Amino acid sequence: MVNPTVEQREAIDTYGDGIDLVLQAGAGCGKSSTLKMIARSDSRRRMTYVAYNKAIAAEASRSFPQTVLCKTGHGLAFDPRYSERLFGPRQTAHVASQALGVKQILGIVGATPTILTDLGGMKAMTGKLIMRAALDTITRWCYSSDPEIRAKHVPQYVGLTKEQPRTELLALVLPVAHAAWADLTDEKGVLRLQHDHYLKMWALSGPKLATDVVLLDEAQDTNDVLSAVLMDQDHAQRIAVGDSAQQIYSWRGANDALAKFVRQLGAPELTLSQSFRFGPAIAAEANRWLQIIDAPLRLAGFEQAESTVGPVSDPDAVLCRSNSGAIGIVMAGLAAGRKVALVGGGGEIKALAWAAEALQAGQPTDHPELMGFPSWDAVREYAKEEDGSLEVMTKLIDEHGTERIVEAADSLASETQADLVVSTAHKAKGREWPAVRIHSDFRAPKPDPATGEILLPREEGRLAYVAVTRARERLDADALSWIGTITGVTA
Ligand SMILES: Nc1ncnc2c1ncn2[C@@H]1O[C@H](COP(=O)(O)OP(=O)(O)OP(=O)(O)O)[C@@H](O)[C@H]1O
Repeated sequence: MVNPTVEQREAIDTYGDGIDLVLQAGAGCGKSSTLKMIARSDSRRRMTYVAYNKAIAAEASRSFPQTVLCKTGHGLAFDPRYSERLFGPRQTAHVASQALGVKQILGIVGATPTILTDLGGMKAMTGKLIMRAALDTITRWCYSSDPEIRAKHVPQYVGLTKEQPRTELLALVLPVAHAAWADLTDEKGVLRLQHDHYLKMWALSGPKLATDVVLLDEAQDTNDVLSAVLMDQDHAQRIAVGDSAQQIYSWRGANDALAKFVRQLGAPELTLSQSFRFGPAIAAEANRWLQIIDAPLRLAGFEQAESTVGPVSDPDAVLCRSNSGAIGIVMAGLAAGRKVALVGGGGEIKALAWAAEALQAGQPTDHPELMGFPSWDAVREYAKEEDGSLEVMTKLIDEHGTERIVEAADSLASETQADLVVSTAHKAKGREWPAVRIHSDFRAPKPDPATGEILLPREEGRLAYVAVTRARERLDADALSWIGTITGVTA
């Protein structure tokens, strides 16, 4: 057992005061160790540690004292009576649409409804597409703390965002989403249950946890549905732990619960800034990003650890900004005869390739990134004009063909066997490797044509901070050398 630093001591003492608390812990700053020190300092009270994934909850169960129940939010909400419907056969959107009776719900007889898309071209809204959009709507609502499904929960699909297509989309999707939720909450329902569904049902029931202390980990990216339940435990001491500068999932509806604990519970904020993961050189690189995004935190590198920042030709991990960037590195690695692992597996790559294949064959796709496009040509055109990451993907698909991309996804190695791990920066959350290279798809923002300013969206800055702090010994951050050109940040 290590001796606590001054900051860790202060966190343990403040816990002892019995007040709600926020612990801002920089990358590699011994967050888990500190939580364990807190748990060991008090064997009388029951604690509930809420982890952001199952693997972390399982590891915490092994290493925390017995007084601590370690679960994910889903683990807290789970009830065995959901098992059969959760683990039953998978249901495609097409099958779900038929099981629920989408056409009957909407009173569609005969021709499939169409929507004139933002890009021109009619998009046929088949039962399958409406069902997919309704299920996506339910998922987004399930992430929120809102009591009812409303228009704002219907995703903004590229190609269907202008007023007219959006209104038409809502008229098709909202009634189906309401019917689908009624089905999901009915024990005799026909739709397959997802984990987010029972979490929402649990939250709507206003649960009270049988615990004296709640410890919420990785609180910077917590869905409102969970943070609202935890903040509601006013019989317990509530502690949120995380790093606001590592918030990278707001695009998926997550919010910074650390800020909420401060704002809504009046919790004082303490900081852990001594990193034990890397030495001063990597800490300095991290601090450049913390400065750009105006984070109050600065990291101190671990003096005993050697770390270098510079070119790395043999990285253990390459971290990419986009899925397409990751596919590119995977294809290049496989072509060079290397054993490549992709964090999160090849499922997403295959889904994108299949969606592209459908569009190329003139069929509709329910893939959320491509659903609003009437054709593959429309995707290409949009990618060229609007979206750099989609452009990399369309180029890869046009160059290699969908079949080779699916083949590549099927020939991925496991991380333990691989000699190269590829990950998006998002999926690298909470991970670390000895030598890390940042991929060149982290692009510099373009200068504003009117003012010449080069503004970085703050979440992009946070993502870069997450990426550079995954390295323990060697970091190649050459792809981010544009940091010096940034003149400001946007929200
Ligand atoms: N006070 C300390 N003195 C020396 N080493 C420490 C101290 N606190 C934590 N460490 C070490 O730092 C390393 C990282 O700690 P820990 O596993 O608790 O951090 P973490 O929670 O995984 O990191 P992060 O802050 O990125 O989430 C561990 O090897 C741990 O032993």
